[in-house]
Amino acid sequence: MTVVELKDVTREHGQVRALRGVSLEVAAGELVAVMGPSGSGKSTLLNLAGGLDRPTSGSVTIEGRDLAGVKDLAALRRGSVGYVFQDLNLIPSLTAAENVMLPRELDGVRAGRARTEALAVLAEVGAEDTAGRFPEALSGGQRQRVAIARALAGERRLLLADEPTGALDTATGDEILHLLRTRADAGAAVLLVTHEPRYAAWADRVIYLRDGQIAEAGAVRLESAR
Ligand SMILES: Nc1ncnc2c1ncn2[C@@H]1O[C@H](COP(=O)(O)OP(=O)(O)OP(=O)(O)O)[C@@H](O)[C@H]1O
Repeated sequence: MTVVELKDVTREHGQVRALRGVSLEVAAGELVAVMGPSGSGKSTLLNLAGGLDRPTSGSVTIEGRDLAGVKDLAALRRGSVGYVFQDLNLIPSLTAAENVMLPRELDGVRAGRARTEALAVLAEVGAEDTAGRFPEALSGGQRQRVAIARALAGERRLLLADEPTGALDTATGDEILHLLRTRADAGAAVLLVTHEPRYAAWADRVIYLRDGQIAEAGAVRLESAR
């Protein structure tokens, strides 16, 4: 089942064509890695796939709904899409657990249930001891885990991760990839932007962007890398 589909998508910023005629489908259970040089359009692709941005032309469909016809993109995103951003975006005045709870509460989930979910997902990512602490008191790796937990809370059927391993050491980066892989195996569609072939090796497919176009796409599954 296709979770997200981009059809002939172009995104222009003034004279800059960040994406040109990109078509891509990601199915439930699939982890797709997006690679390519700096400025090739990877973040633009991710933002469009998650409804954070709208295409200049072409269409984006999430779970069968063409985003062009969706008025409340924020509600659709909160319901279906989990993001892990490069800059994490944790709210400094909220504890780790509260950061994880926030999108769920915005979605109408009661605080008690949102907290229970948050604690469960923090445990899943190995960050249960961060629950009551504020972001500034956490290490980079812990913050990354909290951001991942926030993206995983609830039933996100589409996960978008932009360099989620950031500057993490290899062991922590591997754990993060393992979490994303596990979610894909459990039925989520996952799009992962990475510069690291090591992490792309966890994907079912890799697409390479160059100058806003898909230059090459291929299956991986380098079992030996796992
Ligand atoms: N809001 C914007 N206004 C103008 N140009 C933009 C904007 N966002 C992206 N661009 C341009 O679009 C192109 C693609 O940018 P994008 O951030 O998608 O690349 P990227 O592959 O994610 O790069 P990196 O690996 O450095 O994060 C670049 O030339 C960038 O300068």
